[in-house]
Amino acid sequence: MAAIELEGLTKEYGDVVANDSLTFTVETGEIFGFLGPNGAGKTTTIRTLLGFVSPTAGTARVLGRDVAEESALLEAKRRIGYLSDEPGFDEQRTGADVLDLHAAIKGDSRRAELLELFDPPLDRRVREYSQGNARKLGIVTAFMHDPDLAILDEPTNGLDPLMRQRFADFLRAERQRGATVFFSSHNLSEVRRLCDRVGIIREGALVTIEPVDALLRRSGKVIRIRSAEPIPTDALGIEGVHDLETSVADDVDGVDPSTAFTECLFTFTGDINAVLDRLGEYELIDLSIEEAPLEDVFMRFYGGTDDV
Ligand SMILES: Nc1ncnc2c1ncn2[C@@H]1O[C@H](COP(=O)(O)OP(=O)(O)OP(=O)(O)O)[C@@H](O)[C@H]1O
Repeated sequence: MAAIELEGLTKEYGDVVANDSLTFTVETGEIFGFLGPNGAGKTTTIRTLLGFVSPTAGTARVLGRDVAEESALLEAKRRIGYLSDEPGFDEQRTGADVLDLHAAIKGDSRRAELLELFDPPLDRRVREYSQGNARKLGIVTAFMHDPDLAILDEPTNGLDPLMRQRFADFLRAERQRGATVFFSSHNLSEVRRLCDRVGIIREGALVTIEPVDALLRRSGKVIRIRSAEPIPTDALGIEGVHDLETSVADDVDGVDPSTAFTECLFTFTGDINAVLDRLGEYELIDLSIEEAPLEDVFMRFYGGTDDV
């Protein structure tokens, strides 16, 4: 059974289409990253999955239960851990009070284990908490009842690098024991390290869903070349060359930079042999081939071009 199923999920706020006919599935046991720029509609989807927002059209199911059916959703929520982007804890209460309150509703079999990993100052009032400590308290409340499915809205916001690492290790261990994690994020390196699959949303609509590996493969390589002799720019008229930048080194005379280069940089999505064949006849000083930064990939999706 899929952990989350969306079918044509749509939410309109007046003229704003926050979610535009979203259809996708999150499989049991995977870590699924839900990405998109500010205002793309991530929180709206997440809040719909928890029953806080009613869809304008379409359906959503969590752990097999339709979110529109109140009692069924309530039952499913016992097995769901939720971390909101704005936890909204009672500021007058201490961290310990907050945990007791959550424990009374859904249980706390893993409280001690989680407090060893994430250690918010429990005897202080929440209003004195830093953003990072509030996040840590939120993580403990989200996982202490041992959920099968975790739905997390930008869970690492405010966490320092050590805590981010610890949280990433924790999520991997959760996956290992069969739990499903659905989380929204802006943090691309985190997504690369953690997720099995990624869904990208822009202006309410799904742009792509695919395994992280496939996304990186499709995004191509960044190639840099330095040559000992001028290379005609036409030589790089090869399918799959994008964003070509060329220049002529200062110590090379008599070369027209509009038709030739001695240094170049481009993103390449074609067959690498075609580049090597074409450049084989020139004397190169240096050649580097690197994975395209995930940031560039997302900029293309976010930026609205289809050139991916
Ligand atoms: N209660 C609401 N009333 C009116 N418009 C809303 C409401 N909630 C969200 N929106 C609008 O819906 C769109 C999607 O917002 P949402 O918060 O889901 O995006 P997001 O991807 O979570 O953004 P961020 O990354 O900034 O948190 C935005 O244009 C937002 O202004």
